[in-house]
Amino acid sequence: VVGGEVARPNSWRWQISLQYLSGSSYYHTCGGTLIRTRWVMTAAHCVDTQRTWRVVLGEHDIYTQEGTEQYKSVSAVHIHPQWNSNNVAAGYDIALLRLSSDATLNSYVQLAALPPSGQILPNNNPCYITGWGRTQTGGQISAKLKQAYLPVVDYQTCSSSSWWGSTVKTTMVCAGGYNESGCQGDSGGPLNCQVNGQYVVHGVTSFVSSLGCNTVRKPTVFTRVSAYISWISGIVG
Ligand SMILES: C[C@H](NC(=O)[C@H](CCCC[NH3+])NC(=O)C(F)(F)F)C(=O)Nc1ccc(C(F)(F)F)cc1
Repeated sequence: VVGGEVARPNSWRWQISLQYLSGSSYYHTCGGTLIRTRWVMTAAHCVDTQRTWRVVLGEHDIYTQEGTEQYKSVSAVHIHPQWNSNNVAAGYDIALLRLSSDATLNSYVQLAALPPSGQILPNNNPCYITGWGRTQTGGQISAKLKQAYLPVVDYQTCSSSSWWGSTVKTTMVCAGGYNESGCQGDSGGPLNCQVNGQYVVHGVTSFVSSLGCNTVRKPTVFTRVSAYISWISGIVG
């Protein structure tokens, strides 16, 4: 996350860290959202390589044990059947991870609320991106979970020629601040939007400009969760 601030610990209790095994250590690679006690939603581009994954729940500082963490291995990876790793602009950048055992819900770990199928948020709807991704273009990932205020940029604006043009589809959500954005390592994490006073996860962090994370008129682009509710329900029940 470029801009914004370090989140109050465990204030985004459905946020997870997706980590892969390399040698004898696990490394953060993407974010994700706990949607059932046994299911995590993330981006397809995070898991389209064969790796040994683990999901960390109740995480704040990825480099220290704070006693609130739950570590889960992943028993199955369900990537959207229409995902094409050579074409993030086509969309379908969504995947579901089945955990090897149920998460324990507590004051550090909770389930996210998902939107009703088809719901489209208005321009400027308040949202926050959260993640451990780079804090500057080309910079380091963040040790502590960060958040940044990223209001919705509606499709009409986001798909206009000086913005993302036809790269952005109606199955995506754009959200951007002036200097705030997602960045590498935030992929797969939630876009947390306020709807009737409740936080609802409306986006899965998908892409930013290859010119830089907080490029002007290239807001962060998210998979629109409300476009995939039937696919999600078909898998998680
Ligand atoms: C460096 C930048 N990385 C990204 O945007 C990666 C996803 C990359 C998926 C494709 N391998 N996502 C992120 O960094 C995220 F944290 F913001 F989600 C990037 O490649 N952006 C990008 C690539 C292609 C296209 C386009 F669709 F236009 F071809 C748009 C943006």
